[in-house]
Amino acid sequence: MVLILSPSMMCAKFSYLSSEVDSLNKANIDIYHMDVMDGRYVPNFALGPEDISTVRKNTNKKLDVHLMIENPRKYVKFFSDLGADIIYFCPDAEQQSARTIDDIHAQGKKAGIAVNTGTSFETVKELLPEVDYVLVMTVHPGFASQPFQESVIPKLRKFAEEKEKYGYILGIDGAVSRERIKALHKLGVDNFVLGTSALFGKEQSYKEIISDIRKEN
Ligand SMILES: O=C(CO)[C@H](O)[C@H](O)COP(=O)(O)O
Repeated sequence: MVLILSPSMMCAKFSYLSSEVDSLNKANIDIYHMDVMDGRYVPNFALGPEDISTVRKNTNKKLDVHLMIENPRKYVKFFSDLGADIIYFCPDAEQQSARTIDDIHAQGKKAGIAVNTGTSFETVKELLPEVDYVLVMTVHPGFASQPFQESVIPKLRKFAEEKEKYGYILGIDGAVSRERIKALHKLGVDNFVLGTSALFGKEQSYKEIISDIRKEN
């Protein structure tokens, strides 16, 4: 089964962003995960256009933007022009979710939905035939280093069961440790967003960690 490893760049060292990207390129990661927070939809601010451009300039790998912002549809072209390959938005932040997916596809990009801890499988089910990626939040969105929300596991199982039927790539984001990757990859999760729990701020190098995770799975 496919294993996609996506570093959460809000956890990288910002004074050295280009060299962080260089190390992560060499560590053979798959997708750069860029959290965009507006201080309204979530109570925090994170990654802006300059950060996204810096990462884009320093890699040919895929880059996603995870829009934790109000009215995401308004900004599809903006983030598309910055070089995002995949655009995730939160359906509960947008009244026009189906149109937002169409807009993302019209830009030639892959569309993803981020399913927050308080959003049920049933609420977003109708969007599943249209999306390329589903990202289930395993922490409340907004901050790194929070506790894993075990209560999302039954919902995650439902997304895993429907994955083949609709053809989306299933990911999780938040408190993703190496132990959880092992358990949840077996459950059907393809894409793991790696923040402080598995990748950043560790003694081992990025290259060693990524290589170990691939061996362990
Ligand atoms: O989306 C996020 C927060 O909303 C971060 O990507 C994620 O939490 C980072 O990982 P960790 O929890 O392991 O620090």
